[in-house]
Amino acid sequence: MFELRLTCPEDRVEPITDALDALDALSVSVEDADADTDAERALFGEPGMPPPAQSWARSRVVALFATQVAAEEAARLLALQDFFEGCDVVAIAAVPEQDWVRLTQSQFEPVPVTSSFWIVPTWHEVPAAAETVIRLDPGLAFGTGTHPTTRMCLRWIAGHPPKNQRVLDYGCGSGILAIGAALHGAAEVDAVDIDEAAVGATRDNAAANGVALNAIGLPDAAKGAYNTVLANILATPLKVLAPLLCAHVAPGGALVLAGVLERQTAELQQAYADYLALEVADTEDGWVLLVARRPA
Ligand SMILES: C[S@@+](CC[C@H](N)C(=O)[O-])C[C@H]1O[C@@H](n2cnc3c(N)ncnc32)[C@H](O)[C@@H]1O
Repeated sequence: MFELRLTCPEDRVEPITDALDALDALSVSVEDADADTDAERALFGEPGMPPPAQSWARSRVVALFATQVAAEEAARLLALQDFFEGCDVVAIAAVPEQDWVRLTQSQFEPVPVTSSFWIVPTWHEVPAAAETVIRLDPGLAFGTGTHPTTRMCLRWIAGHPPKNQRVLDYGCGSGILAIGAALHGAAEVDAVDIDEAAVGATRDNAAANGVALNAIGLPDAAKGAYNTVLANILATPLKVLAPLLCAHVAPGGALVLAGVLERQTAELQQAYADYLALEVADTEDGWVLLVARRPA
């Protein structure tokens, strides 16, 4: 692989990247040419600030080509264009071979939920302290245990093992909560999501963990009353789903909600007030876990 590196002013970034795409670059990325200097400029749109620009005053464009000839030809053709004015070719260089799989894997370590309940990537050895283990790889669907909302739900499951219960994981993502509930003794676990990719990932992850889930599917696969209903989504959909989720909670059962920021607690409590009284059961990194129990 060969990299063609260019610098160009902000107003040239779009025609340059379009042209590189048209010249069959395998990938094109844009970086701040002034990164790590006093001239570095953040592009994130902060609340109350103007929307972020698409590129930097001085942008570095890096295009990847399969061969040196292709990279050189692209540089030559670009240099002939009017819109190349103000741009410079910095280098054409071979990209060192990397073991990308190993590099990616090295970023994901086992995650402890409690001292004995761990989420462990399949390529990683199980830590000695781990008695209950979910084997899970980062994949297409959300939920690999690296997010505080997932960890809080799993911590709740570990602290309130759903032994012999019927459990619903609503918005299952990777299926991590459903698998966690099954590993903690649930008798029957249903996992549903609006995203087909999540449904597929849940099916695969349950099988990989040797866990038999009951129904795995789109939201209408959730049927009847459950002793525990888990939903780690986000505040806005959770508000809309209030009547539906509460209707699935059996007498004496628990509703466990995550994906809610601390400052959204009151609005969620208000949205659920007609059905169930939500209380803050846990907090982590500005997120809250809200739990309500239906009277028996
Ligand atoms: C934040 S992820 C949580 C995944 C996993 N349960 C966890 O705790 O890590 C939210 C999931 O909810 C799903 N979702 C969002 N809105 C939904 C809805 N209205 N009904 C069902 N699932 C929904 C998304 O597709 C996504 O997979």
